[in-house]
Amino acid sequence: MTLSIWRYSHLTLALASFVFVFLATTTGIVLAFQPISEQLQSYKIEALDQLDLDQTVATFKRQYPEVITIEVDANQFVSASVITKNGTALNGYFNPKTAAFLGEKPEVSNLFKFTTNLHRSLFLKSTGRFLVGLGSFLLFLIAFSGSILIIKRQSGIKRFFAKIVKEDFSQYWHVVLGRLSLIPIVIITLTGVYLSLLKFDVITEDKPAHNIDFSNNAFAEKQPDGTVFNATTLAQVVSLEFPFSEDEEDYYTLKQDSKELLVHQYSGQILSQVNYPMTTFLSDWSLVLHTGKGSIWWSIVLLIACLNILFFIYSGFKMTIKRRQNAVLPKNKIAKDTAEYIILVGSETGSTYGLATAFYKALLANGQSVFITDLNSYTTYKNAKQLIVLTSTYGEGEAPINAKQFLSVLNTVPQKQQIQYAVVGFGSLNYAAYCKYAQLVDANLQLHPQFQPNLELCKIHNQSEMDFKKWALQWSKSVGLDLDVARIKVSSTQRKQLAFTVVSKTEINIDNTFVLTLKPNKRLSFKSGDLLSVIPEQDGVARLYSIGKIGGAIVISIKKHEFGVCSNYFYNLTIGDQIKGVIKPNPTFNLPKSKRVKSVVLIANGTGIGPFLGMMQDTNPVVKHLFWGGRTTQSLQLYKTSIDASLNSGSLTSFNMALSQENNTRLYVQDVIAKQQSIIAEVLKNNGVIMICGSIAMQNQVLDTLNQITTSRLQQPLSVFEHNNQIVTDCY
Ligand SMILES: Cc1cc2nc3c(=O)[nH]c(=O)nc-3n(C[C@H](O)[C@H](O)[C@H](O)COP(=O)(O)O)c2cc1C
Repeated sequence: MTLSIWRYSHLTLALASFVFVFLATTTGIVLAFQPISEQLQSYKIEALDQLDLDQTVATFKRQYPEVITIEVDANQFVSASVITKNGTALNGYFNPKTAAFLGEKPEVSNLFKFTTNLHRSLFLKSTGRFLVGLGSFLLFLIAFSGSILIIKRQSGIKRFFAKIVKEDFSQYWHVVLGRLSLIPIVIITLTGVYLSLLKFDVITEDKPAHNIDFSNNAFAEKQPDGTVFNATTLAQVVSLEFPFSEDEEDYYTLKQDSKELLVHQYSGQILSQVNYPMTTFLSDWSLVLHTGKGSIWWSIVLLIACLNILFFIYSGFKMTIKRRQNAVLPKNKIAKDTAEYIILVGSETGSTYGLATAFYKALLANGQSVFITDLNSYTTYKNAKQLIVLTSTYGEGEAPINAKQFLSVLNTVPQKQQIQYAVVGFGSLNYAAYCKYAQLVDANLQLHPQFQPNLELCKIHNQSEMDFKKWALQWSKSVGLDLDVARIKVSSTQRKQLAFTVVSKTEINIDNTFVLTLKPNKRLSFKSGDLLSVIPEQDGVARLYSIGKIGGAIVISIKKHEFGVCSNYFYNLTIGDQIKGVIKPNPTFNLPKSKRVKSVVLIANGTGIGPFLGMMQDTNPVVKHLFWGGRTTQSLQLYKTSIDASLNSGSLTSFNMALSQENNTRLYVQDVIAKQQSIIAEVLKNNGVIMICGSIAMQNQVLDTLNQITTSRLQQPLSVFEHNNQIVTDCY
């Protein structure tokens, strides 16, 4: 529950303050350029800390008959107001070493004036100032609730900066940039609030009054050395007001960061000193930190933080809209005690609701009595015959928010009749505890006397609609239904189907495998490792194939299964036939683009070599080592020409093969990898990447072998390289 309260608060605050935050941020972006543009002017005086105030005063007095003020601003520009020998007033920037006039203070541009007014008060005077202050406070609360969400998501404050799994662009960058700009945003918001409180006199700067006693004659004695001006450098000066007249009772007023001194104009003695209250110090710093005045670097940090806030607004709302689209389960048409089919859903952010709803509707369309609810609402179902649990996993293998109570009530709620069940886990292979909660639910149902499984637990990566449809097909057969799985659709943003022409198809080999080459009818940008999604008319279920790219054509290695709908569809194509499909980018399984990656190891078994057929011929200059496992020498024939050509041209550096049904020696790909430990260790040590494509069984064996190699050769478990994204897989 806690997570959703924080998420709800984060969202509510964002919605409530959207207009103010948006205006304050966009104007903040413009205003960040003001200190930058000021700093780029050439009035900056270096080494102010080496210039005595005493000397500066003397230099100015020599040059000008009357000096009114000298000021030093945050940009280290020295300005003064003087009367020249010919009686004209001169105001502007000066060189304190020579008292030479450098130039007039430039007018603040109208753009900055306008933007400052909008930023401070939205042109609504005090009301606007109040609203902006409130907006600033709300933004602070958004940053705070966002930090709590990150802590919860990362399972603890210690893991605040730990790696984030990238599942979704908006979500990933919202968290990554949120962490990086947290401190600047907290500073901007708190200083903004402070400045507003000052404006409304909630915080006051009560400076103590000076108290001078002129009856003390000692002041009149001249003491040119050892005075406060001697001991003060220009770097410590904010402003110096000169005495109004030569009258002995007129004095200098010297303002510094933390105090104000009245100094006798002849003796140089301190007549009075008042230290500023803490509030003055905080006000000065709030202004500097909020505006970036005087520091190009801080101004750039503020600028980046403002740009990030704009991105948070965009990505936050994008995530919300996506969640809202699937946020609710459909209203039940049939009472829980009447329904034969009960669907229980576990979901944290609503993604699973999409497929669950589609499944519910497909069952209704099939004429079945169905009841759908969340796992926490589990209760008795008098007429239930089938229970279907569809649940995601969160945290580190934990239950999603609406399923947290399910396991504790499962054994306390009595079901009168026997019920068959099936569990589908929704998760991500990027997490170590892949679909762990679904596993736990399945294990508990297995132990429950009232429930009998009718299918094994099915795990679904990344809400794959295709895998869910496959499961739905299997499940409907197991319960004797003829479900129209083509109805199970959630993706609202279906990519446009494109046409491809079959340009070649090899003979089928002894493993029932063949290679199909398709040419896109229109120019198309894609890479080896991307996926081709094809929907055969026969069952309307999309299949995904990992593809290689050779000279602009798509190469797919396909195993023909006796009853495989799609593999037979492909097998029955002839040259010149047109097919429709969608290319889905799969950036995590393309050849790495980073210049840091100098070498890759490509590991496949069987038809998993498909994407590598393109990669090994790719002109990308990385060193490529290919390991492939097949059954017999004849299995290799399909790919031999490509492999030999790549080895000859040098685009493939080495090739190692394992044959499992040749010469009575059962050699698998992990066995040849174990013999070539140095290649693996060398590649991983030098930031290289290992890419694995093929069966899940092969992947598991290979990962074990790789773990042994990294542990013995690099003294690190494989998980270290997995976290560095040096191990990428596309297995099925
Ligand atoms: C913070 C976080 C933690 C996650 N932890 C796991 C996990 O431990 N195991 C897993 O298989 N998936 C994990 N996932 C992936 C989700 O289960 C997956 O995205 C799922 O599709 C979400 O469905 P839902 O929106 O219906 O909850 C996690 C996702 C996030 C954002």
